[in-house]
Amino acid sequence: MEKQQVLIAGLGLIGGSIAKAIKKESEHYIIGFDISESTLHFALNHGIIDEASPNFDKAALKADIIIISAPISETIQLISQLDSLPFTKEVIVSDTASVKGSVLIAANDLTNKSIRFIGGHPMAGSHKKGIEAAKAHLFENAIYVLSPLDNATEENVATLREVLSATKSNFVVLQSDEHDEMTGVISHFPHLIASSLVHQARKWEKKHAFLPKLAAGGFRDITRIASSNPVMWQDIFYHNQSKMSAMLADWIIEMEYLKKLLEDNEREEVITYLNSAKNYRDGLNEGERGAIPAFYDVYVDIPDQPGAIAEVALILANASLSIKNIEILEVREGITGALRLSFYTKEAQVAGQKVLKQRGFETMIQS
Ligand SMILES: NC(=O)c1ccc[n+]([C@@H]2O[C@H](COP(=O)([O-])OP(=O)(O)OC[C@H]3O[C@@H](n4cnc5c(N)ncnc54)[C@H](O)[C@@H]3O)[C@@H](O)[C@H]2O)c1
Ligand SMILES: O=C(O)C(=O)C[C@]1(C(=O)O)C=C[C@@H](O)C=C1
Repeated sequence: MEKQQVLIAGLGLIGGSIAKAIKKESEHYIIGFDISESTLHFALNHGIIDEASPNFDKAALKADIIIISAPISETIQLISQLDSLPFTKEVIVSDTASVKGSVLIAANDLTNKSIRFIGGHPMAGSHKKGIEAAKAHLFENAIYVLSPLDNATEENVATLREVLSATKSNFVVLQSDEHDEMTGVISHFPHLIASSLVHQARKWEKKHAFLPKLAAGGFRDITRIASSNPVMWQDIFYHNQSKMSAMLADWIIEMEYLKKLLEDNEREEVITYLNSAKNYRDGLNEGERGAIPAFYDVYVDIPDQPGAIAEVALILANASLSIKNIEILEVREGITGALRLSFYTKEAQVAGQKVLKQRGFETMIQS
């Protein structure tokens, strides 16, 4: 394929990761735009982009492909801004927003005949934000949803896929409404519940000051995503408001049902309820999760390369550090994205992080 000029507008976690992947895997020329000057400098200085443009319109006019990866409301604004630009050739425009309905409505309103719009959403991410958290391997094996408008031809979709193939994700085409309903159920709504569980724990901490110390594997697993970017998530809830509201109503009915089962001591019914949830969850192919609660954890980011886990294990073994449990997190089917290593002692945890850092691994200990 011919070398494409790709503009990435919004170089945070997602835009930065896409830029890194394209840069690593292809010869395409990447122009970066971001309202944050420091982000633009970082991207240029770290070779994540080939050119930093302080002007969205000028950069857009040079591009063959524009990928907008800003927060959803800003994405909509940037899409509308494209309408008045005097393009001299066809331009493929895509985005990465977590909600597709309002983005595609904005794109559908465009009258500029040069624009071919293909909505996009890579179904992977993290609780971090900003360019410094961007990774070339973030989307490996993840689902990447594409939602082309009628003005985009099959050839346009193929061109975009070719450029995005650097992310090594698996493309699926979905209508915006089905996308927003499915991501509502599987991504947006769980986030709301995770945050509400944290609030519940905080309320009860007033009565039992020791309560947070008891937060072991279960609470930590189910609330990890509550540490994500609140501004981004508010934007997601706002743009998927009607679906979220319907899901909340449904959930309240479900909770009333559970409350009644417990109050009526329906022990068999509760087993049936838990069993059917277990069977469904076990069938999600997420790899077996360790049963041991993890108290002294180190999170390690690793690329999807054969031997990556073995390398981590070997580094620790050479430093005479025993691992109590090793768990693959943020898993897309078949990918090793992040590991949670559990150690027996605080000393081992600190030593483990140090030795892995020395060997170039990005690590984190959650406080
Ligand atoms: N974080 C995730 O897990 C995830 C996953 C998939 C998709 N998304 C979607 O991708 C988009 C970006 O999310 P992110 O996690 O990268 O956020 P982020 O906060 O890490 O990055 C957003 C970037 O956009 C820039 N920006 C803000 N307004 C802008 C504007 N008007 N013009 C140009 N740049 C602007 C910011 O300076 C920042 O660098 C969002 O729409 C989000 O819904 C997020
Ligand atoms: O891994 C995480 O932290 C995420 O929340 C990623 C996640 C998700 O729910 O799976 C969040 C929002 C995006 O739109 C896509 C992916």
